[in-house]
Amino acid sequence: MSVTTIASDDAIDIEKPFKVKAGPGAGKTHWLVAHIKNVLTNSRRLGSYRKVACITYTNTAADTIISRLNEGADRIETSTIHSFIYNNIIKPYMHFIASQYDFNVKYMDGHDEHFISRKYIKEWVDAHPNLARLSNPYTRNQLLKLEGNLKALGNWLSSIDYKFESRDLLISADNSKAYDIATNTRLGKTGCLDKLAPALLEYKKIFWRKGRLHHEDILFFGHKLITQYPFIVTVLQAKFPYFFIDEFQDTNPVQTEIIKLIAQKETIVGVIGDRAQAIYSFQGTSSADFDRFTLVNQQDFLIEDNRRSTDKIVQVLNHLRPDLRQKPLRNVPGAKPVLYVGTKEHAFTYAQSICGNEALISLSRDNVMVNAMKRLYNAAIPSVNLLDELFAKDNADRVKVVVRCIRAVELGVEGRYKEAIKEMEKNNSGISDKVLRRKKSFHQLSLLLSRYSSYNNEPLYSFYELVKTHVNASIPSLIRGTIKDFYTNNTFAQVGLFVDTKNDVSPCKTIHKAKGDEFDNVFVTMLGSSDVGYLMSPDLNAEEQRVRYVALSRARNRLFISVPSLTATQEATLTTLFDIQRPI
Ligand SMILES: Nc1ncnc2c1ncn2[C@@H]1O[C@H](COP(=O)(O)OP(=O)(O)OP(=O)(O)O)[C@@H](O)[C@H]1O
Repeated sequence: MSVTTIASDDAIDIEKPFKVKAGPGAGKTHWLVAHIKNVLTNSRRLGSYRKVACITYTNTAADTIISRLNEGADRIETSTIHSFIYNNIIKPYMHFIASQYDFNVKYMDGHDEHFISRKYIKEWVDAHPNLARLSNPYTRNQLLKLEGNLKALGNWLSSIDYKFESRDLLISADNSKAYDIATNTRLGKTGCLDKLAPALLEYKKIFWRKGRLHHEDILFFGHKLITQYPFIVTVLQAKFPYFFIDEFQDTNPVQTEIIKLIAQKETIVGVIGDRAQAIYSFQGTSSADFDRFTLVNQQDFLIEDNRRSTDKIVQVLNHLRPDLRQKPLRNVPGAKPVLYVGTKEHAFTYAQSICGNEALISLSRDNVMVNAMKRLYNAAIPSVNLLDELFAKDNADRVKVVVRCIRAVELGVEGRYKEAIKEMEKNNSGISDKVLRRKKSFHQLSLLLSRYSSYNNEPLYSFYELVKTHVNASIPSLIRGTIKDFYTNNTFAQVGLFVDTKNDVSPCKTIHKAKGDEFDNVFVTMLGSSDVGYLMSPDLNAEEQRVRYVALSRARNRLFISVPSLTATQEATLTTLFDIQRPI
């Protein structure tokens, strides 16, 4: 198959399906926006009502594309795949299959994350077809009354997902998640999980009877609808003569199946991505899927440029990636990236001293490291993740309501009112009238925000009292014990530091959250000796290496990597690419 090399300004034939491969900072998003403008100007197939669909990985990416389009934004539908399927497949057609799945269409209103509810777990276990087969140490009472078992069961149920097998979607839960960290309880496979697994769909139906959809249900129902009712695909093809997908390397097999159906006729499908930046294999994505994806008459393109990083940073990226030699188009030599050998604390102080007043963004592999890094920026931040501790210790029904209120307040304080009200609405999901629910949520949020100064630096208990009085009187009372101590010993502000709304603006992010973004100065902690191994013997077939590659490729001007140690041989090899520093 021939691949044509293009620049991020080059136009292509708008009436042929395409796949654009390009490395980090190549200008893929820039190219896509230009291509959409080209379609809007030159297409003869759009007419007055038809639109261009553009699928992005996050809502922020969708907003970026809209803002860069200037004109014609009303002619394109830019959204995540979940929102696209919800708006174009589920909302209009869910009633076709609703009774098959006990789904109450009347109460359907968007999609949400999966929150554990003890009430629903009990309801499910009590109606379970294998209830009579449950035996010691996993009898009904042992499962529902022993705290560790119940939490482990809840964790298992919140891992429910759908897997593609023999062209059908099957429901399953991840057995490794049937664990409660606080009590070190793990549920047995044969004695418990294998008996419960056959009725996972029944658990989902408890939510579906209330019209509630979780994010993962969107792909499930989307797929069911278009395979049972092929005319839906015809309608989509008629509505969207062009269908483009950015960051296609992280598209999971269900989405690919849906996209292939749409591409069968009429609609021109185009995908853009980079196999070396596929970092979501836990969602069923495989980096090889991007290479394998082909459509009839597909044109293949490659962009070799890197418009983001300095020459010295691109040199490191090229070393990590023998399959693609990027050309640094900025033509800024820049300083050699720093490889700091020592503790992350020393490395960070060094990086800050070089960056002076410029922002330095820290990218970490996991949330534990994000929190450790937050403490380097601000020593007042508690050393343990208080939100995790609260979830582990507290009653599930209470913590759910309190944390939603904390998150809604934090969003409100950041001025993100729409998201704040949406968060608050989750606490009022029992109100089926949407207008009433929104109104009530708005009033509750306004009240909590108006009293912010009265609880922000006070024990979380003050906030809990407000929530119990004004949001939900039925949450269990806090009387005594370790959980009461938690609420009195930690302030609202301390716990609020750990809610994930702050990820967007915080200088400490996980690498996964930073995907698609770019920053002038980047600090990456690599703690294990295997991390240095990644630099020495790159192999981007390994997902962990790809994750590090994504991190390093976010940097525009300066890059700092902290490693605990380096052997003389490693140093001799890496010194050509890096400025190796140690504590003086
Ligand atoms: N044709 C262009 N002219 C000027 N600047 C450009 C051009 N194309 C891209 N850029 C700039 O280069 C940088 C990288 O572009 P972009 O974010 O689109 O890359 P990407 O390929 O999507 O990167 P990644 O895969 O790493 O997320 C951005 O700062 C963008 O504004």
